[in-house]
Amino acid sequence: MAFITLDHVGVEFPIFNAQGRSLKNTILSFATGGQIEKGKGNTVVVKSLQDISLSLVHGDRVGLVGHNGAGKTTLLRVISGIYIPTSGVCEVEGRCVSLINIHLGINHEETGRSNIKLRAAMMGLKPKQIEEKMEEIAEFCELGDFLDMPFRTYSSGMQMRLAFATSTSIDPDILIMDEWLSTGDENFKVRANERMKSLVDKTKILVLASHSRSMLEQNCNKIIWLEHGRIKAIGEPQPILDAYFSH
Ligand SMILES: Nc1ncnc2c1ncn2[C@@H]1O[C@H](COP(=O)(O)OP(=O)(O)OP(=O)(O)O)[C@@H](O)[C@H]1O
Repeated sequence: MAFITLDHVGVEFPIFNAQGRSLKNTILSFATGGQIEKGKGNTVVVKSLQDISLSLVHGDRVGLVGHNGAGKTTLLRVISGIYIPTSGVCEVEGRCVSLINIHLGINHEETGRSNIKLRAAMMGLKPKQIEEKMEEIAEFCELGDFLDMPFRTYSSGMQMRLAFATSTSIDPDILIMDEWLSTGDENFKVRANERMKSLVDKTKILVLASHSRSMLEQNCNKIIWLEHGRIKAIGEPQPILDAYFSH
């Protein structure tokens, strides 16, 4: 079973060295960002998410849209368990895998092979499961003997191949993404796209933040439009995408 339920969730960040200057920015940068308010004493509070209530179930493919700073990444982080809401309740059932930072767990001094194990362990795989997946991941990376060299000797494209192949080797119930991952040279990009598609097909709930209309149309059956940390609209993709991309 997989579900995500948020009940009046809010996320606030107290800022201790911003003070009055940030308050002026509230008026200046109206189109972007969360809400900035005066906190206790000399602090300023950034309200990244306010009063978010939603319920996602098996089969939901959700696209998050909103201007820069609207709260998309913060919401993905709350669902992934990286941020605890400062108010309200977030309940998530099912194995949740986040592709927000595919380099998490990577150690630059270790070999590629050790890093596959480290990254897979970070994603919650047990040693036996990692062993079972090792050859498939190694094959997908096409790094050959470099797999036994330290990660720091890799080019950035090679580093990406290893992190991508490992991060997409799992079968999650819930998949969290900040933009569609497609990476590497042309040949790898085609294979990466195919791998992403089959991963998305297998997952029970997808939550994808994206600024790309075509990406959202291709992958989502529900859209959440965030504005200044609040839900402005939630529902069928076409009317919401039309409204968002034309306003
Ligand atoms: N660690 C933090 N400390 C203080 N404020 C933060 C922090 N993280 C996010 N914010 C604020 O929360 C608000 C929402 O940020 P978030 O990164 O969730 O936006 P976003 O919709 O993902 O934007 P983008 O499209 O630019 O990636 C912004 O106003 C941002 O300044």
